[in-house]
Amino acid sequence: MISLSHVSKTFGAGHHGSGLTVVDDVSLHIEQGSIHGIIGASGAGKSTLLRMMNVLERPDQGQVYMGDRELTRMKEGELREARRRIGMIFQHFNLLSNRTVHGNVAVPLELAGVSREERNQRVQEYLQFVGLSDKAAQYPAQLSGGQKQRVAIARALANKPQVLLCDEPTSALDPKTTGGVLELLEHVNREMGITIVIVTHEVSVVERLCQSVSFMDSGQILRTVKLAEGALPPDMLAWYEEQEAGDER
Ligand SMILES: Nc1ncnc2c1ncn2[C@@H]1O[C@H](COP(=O)(O)OP(=O)(O)OP(=O)(O)O)[C@@H](O)[C@H]1O
Repeated sequence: MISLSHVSKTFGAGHHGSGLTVVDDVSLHIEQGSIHGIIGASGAGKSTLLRMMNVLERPDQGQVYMGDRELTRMKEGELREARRRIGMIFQHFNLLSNRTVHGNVAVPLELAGVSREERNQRVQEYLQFVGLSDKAAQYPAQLSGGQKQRVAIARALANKPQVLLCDEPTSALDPKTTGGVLELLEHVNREMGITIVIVTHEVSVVERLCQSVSFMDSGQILRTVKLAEGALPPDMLAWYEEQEAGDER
């Protein structure tokens, strides 16, 4: 569904030095219909890699494909169109505080030029899907963290994407709320057939949700594994726990 071919990204390169290489020659293929995790310590380059998948971050080198279409070759207009097929959610939800729940979910539909009538119908449909039909007239400040993330999910689904990119979607939530949001993401995958890529630093999120996972360190993917029984391979789990301990030191 999404393929990265030898992508790299360096920040701050220029006259003054060689810069910081945050993603270093990564190739990765995400299978259609799967839920794929990317796990690694803070600063490993996970978010940057995720943002390359919809070319929100343009790689300095390498190619990004969605199916057989190369996103990195597209002009702005074509890319904008292609990005409608790729939804995204974030750790801090990124809702518009001055718009109601309904208004937030409607934003991508307005940008896509969808008629008011169809917009209203789709907003209602997706709010129902995420279980927030009764909150349509409320503002984000009136919602809990879990509810805000549900609104963000409804907004990301409104344009009927084929892929949903999730950047630490549960890191700002307590464990109980996290469970509900992960369950919702599972429904998105199962019922709508949407491919999900999820960046996280939480082993439990990967084990609960993902069919495959890539371990990332210093801009590179160390290994990508399938999770037959949900559990991470013991050697990679031990490696990751060591990384995390390093983060806390
Ligand atoms: N736009 C940017 N300009 C300069 N440096 C950046 C930019 N975006 C990210 N970085 C740097 O790149 C490195 C990797 O960042 P990234 O957010 O991709 O890592 P991460 O694995 O997602 O980490 P975290 O879990 O802490 O978010 C960090 O050192 C960060 O400061």
